[in-house]
Amino acid sequence: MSRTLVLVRHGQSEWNLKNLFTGWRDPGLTELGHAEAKDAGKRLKAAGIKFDIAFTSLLSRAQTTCQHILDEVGQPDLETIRDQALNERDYGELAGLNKDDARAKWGKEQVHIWRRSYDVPPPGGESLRDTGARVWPYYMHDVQPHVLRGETVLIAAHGNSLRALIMALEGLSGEEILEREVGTGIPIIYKLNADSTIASKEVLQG
Ligand SMILES: O=C(O)[C@H](O)COP(=O)(O)O
Repeated sequence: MSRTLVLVRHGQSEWNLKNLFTGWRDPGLTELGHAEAKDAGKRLKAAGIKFDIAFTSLLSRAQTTCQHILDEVGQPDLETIRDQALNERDYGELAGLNKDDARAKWGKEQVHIWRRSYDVPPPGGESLRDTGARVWPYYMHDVQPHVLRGETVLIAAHGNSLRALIMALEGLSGEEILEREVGTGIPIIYKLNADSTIASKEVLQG
């Protein structure tokens, strides 16, 4: 029984490069981002992974990353479900702003709280808790049944939607998840037990 869940954060986006808050805005990948996504696929191929189904968000940086991975593992036409529930955390009024400009306007500490606290949302946006409140039910209802059926499942998504998912999967506290950064294009492979607890976790670093 495979019961394998692979999480990959999209490769570097144009706005990651420009140091802009992104959230639900939809910039594409940079050249490096495309390369990171392809690399993730190559590493998964080298690890012998074949997927049964893929899930991604409605945002193009995650969708392109997903497609690069599927191309690299030789499954370009695999069934892929796209859902808004996997979108990045909504950054509200911060979306499109330069992170340094935001620090100059609101202060370093306030911006850090908006970026890395668990339950303080940025103006008009979502906290990590809010993001988890849509990611986790979606995972439980739409994704986990595939994994528990013994399938190998890919989720290509975003830094904060994946952090929210990892928090719930690993049973981390709000404080513990704040320490976790999810690297772009670095696959995290979980094997689950039949009772949905984690049997193993492997991070495919470059
Ligand atoms: O939405 C964004 O700007 C990034 O994907 C994540 O931003 P963060 O590092 O500020 O959480």
